[in-house]
Amino acid sequence: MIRLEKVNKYFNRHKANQIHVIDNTSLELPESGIVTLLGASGSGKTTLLNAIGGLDRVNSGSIFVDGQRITRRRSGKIDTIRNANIGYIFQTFNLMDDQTVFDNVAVALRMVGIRNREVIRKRVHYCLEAVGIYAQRNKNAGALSGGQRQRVAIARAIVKNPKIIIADEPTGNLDSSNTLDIMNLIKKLSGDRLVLLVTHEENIAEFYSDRIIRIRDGRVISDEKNERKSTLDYQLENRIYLKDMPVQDHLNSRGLSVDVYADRPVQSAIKLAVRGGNLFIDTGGQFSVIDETSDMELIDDHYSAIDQSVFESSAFDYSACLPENFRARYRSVYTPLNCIGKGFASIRKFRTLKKLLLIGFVIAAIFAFYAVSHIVGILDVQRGDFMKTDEHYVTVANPGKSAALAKKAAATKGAAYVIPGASTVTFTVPMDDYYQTASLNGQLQGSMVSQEFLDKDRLYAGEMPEKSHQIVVDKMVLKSFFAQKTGSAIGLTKYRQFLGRRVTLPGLKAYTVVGISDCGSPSIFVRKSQFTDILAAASSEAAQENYDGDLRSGGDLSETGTDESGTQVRNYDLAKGSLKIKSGHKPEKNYEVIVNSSHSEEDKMKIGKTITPKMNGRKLTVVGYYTSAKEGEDAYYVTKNTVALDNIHRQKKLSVYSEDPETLVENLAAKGLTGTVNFNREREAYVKSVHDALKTSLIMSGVILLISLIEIYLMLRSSFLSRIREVGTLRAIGLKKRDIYRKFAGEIIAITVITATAGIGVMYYMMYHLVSFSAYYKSLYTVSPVTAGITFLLILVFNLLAGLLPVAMVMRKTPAQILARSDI
Ligand SMILES: Nc1ncnc2c1ncn2[C@@H]1O[C@H](COP(=O)(O)OP(=O)(O)OP(=O)(O)O)[C@@H](O)[C@H]1O
Repeated sequence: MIRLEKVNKYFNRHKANQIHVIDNTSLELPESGIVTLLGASGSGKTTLLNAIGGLDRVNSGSIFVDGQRITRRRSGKIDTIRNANIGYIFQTFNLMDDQTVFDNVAVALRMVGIRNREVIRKRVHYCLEAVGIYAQRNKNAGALSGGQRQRVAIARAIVKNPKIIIADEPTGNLDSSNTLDIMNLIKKLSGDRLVLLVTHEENIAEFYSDRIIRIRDGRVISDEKNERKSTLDYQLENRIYLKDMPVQDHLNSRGLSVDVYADRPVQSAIKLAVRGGNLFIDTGGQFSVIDETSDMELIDDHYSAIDQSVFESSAFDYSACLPENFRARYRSVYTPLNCIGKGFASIRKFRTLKKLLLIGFVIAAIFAFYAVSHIVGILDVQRGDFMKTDEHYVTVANPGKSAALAKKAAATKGAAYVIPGASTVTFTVPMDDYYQTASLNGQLQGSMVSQEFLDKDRLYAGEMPEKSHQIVVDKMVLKSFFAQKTGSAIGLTKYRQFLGRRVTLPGLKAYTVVGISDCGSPSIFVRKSQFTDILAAASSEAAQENYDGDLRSGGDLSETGTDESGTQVRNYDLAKGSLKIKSGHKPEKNYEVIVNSSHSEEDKMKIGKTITPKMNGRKLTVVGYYTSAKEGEDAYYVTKNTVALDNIHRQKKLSVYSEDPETLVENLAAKGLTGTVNFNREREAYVKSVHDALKTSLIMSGVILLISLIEIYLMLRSSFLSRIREVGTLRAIGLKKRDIYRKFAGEIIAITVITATAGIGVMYYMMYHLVSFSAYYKSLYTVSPVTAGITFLLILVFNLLAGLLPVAMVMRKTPAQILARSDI
């Protein structure tokens, strides 16, 4: 059954304190019977048992169990062999103290592949009854006495009906009564299997063993068949043999009969009182009562040595509950799925203090979510963060403010049209809905795009424009408007509320928002014929915030279409309904101007004279006088083309619209013009501008994240230190490494689910309100299910790594090494 060939094992090999603990040992052990190892303390008995039981490795030699070699094999294989063949009874029990007696025993059955609950129940109960611990089956193992715990350990070893039972001082921690009970049971078991026993009690060994192997300093010094003694002289401490007592006396007084037995003369004064049939005894403070619950027994006889009938009468018959054709084979107790459920169950069993420690994990999750949402917030550049203009625009430099260059750009293949400047305009949103808010204005800033490029499919609400003063505004523009919060004064906070709303520019008829688009650009769709007037009006507006960023230099506002006295130069078409030509003629060619007839007497304003302001860098020539229906009207009127030329003259850059901006840039280059795609440039400029802030934020968030993760690691590690013994126990009773990983992974997942969900949930709630409070925070933090998910996964992965790392470190050792370490 078991064979050892020249086995050697050393502790502290090649060191000064080297111990040759198994010294060239060869043995052959039979299929059944009790083989006992006897030897002084430290002679190497336990080490030899551990080697045979596959709990420890040897330095050389081979060990075979049931014909299979268990030396020099990987631990999984050794586990399989020992699970199928060996039941181990440890001197220190190695029970799972926080589990019930039943579960401690049942696990051995589950490990050998028995899943049927009824079969498990029946077999476990039978074994618990056999070892006399059935009544305690629902108690936690930790709550039992030493003798009871040893019985549980024996039940666990025998329940899977192993061919070999290894018992290391199974009675070492028991009183003499328990010792006999257990030994009788072991003797009974050895009838059809091998029991390899270690004991230091010679008389027990000689009474029960079939063979005795004596060991000294790791070497077998004798190995003999045991001629079993027919009797065992074994005084039981809990039995008093009355007839062997030296002092025996009998008192009889007034109907009260008292028998006295003592091992020495008695010096006690005892008072007896009887009242109403009740007996009261005063022993002067010291007495023990014997009743049905006490261990002590008074036997009205002489002591006689125990004979072999004691174990022959033992009723244990395991075959009664064995399934037919059962073959023990290792099966995982923890599957990838059930380990999580078991993990939750074990958290529920945590003590209150340990549960409180979980708050640490919640706090770590709170910080981790903060850090992740910040990192994602900065790294995730949204279009809305940087886009100032419609993504179809290409910017072409026009440092000479040349109309010819604008024409050349417009004529390039792929160019749809050209706008002087950056294409951004700012409309005023009057908020005169209420008397109280009549003086309030909002600002609607966007990139002006010709309506012909508005795709009907991109219309989010409202309708396509049909008249010249109808416009469509993109959601992105409205979002920026909402972020300014001015609209909230009149409850203007939703996209659709803009439908039908008027927006204005100085000197122009109001525009009506008829549609809202969703095209991912901050665009305002305007009829192309309106461009010239809008650009002129927008630039004449003193408060106009020009497009910022690197285009700021392109906006040259020094020469607006006004002269020193502030007189405006305007497009004649805009006012012709209210003007009458008094003399001369209306402006027809470039740079022709008409002025109010009140100036007709002034010398410098005679027809044919040139006047300032300059348009497109040229003085204007007076060609006529007008009278106006409007009082105080004093603007200069020129042709629309003159205004358009002046628009070009005021900007050092042009915006060229193209459905394919990248190709347009190439086409422009072919013509010697340098264009940059707005989208790319704006994105780069934004990324550059936030780069420095980003670096510090990233470092800070990284540190916060690291601190939370280190906190998690330390908590997991310290909680694991107290569980090394548990790992040793599980390994020793045969649980494979992968099952132990699963067990701990299940707990870690359960802890993560509970604590990370709570922590992330709390922080999500707080930050969600923070970012909806201000657009600034919104650009810094991304609070979304995605960031929550990323944080959860991050914590989960980290928890698993940090939690399983110490498990892996410990499991590199053999079960015996782990237990030895935790014993210390
Ligand atoms: N992990 C270990 N590292 C170093 N030395 C060890 C280790 N385990 C045991 N020893 C030493 O090896 C020797 C044999 O120990 P072992 O426990 O096998 O003896 P034993 O005969 O079972 O003793 P006991 O009857 O006291 O249990 C002892 O000197 C012990 O101190």
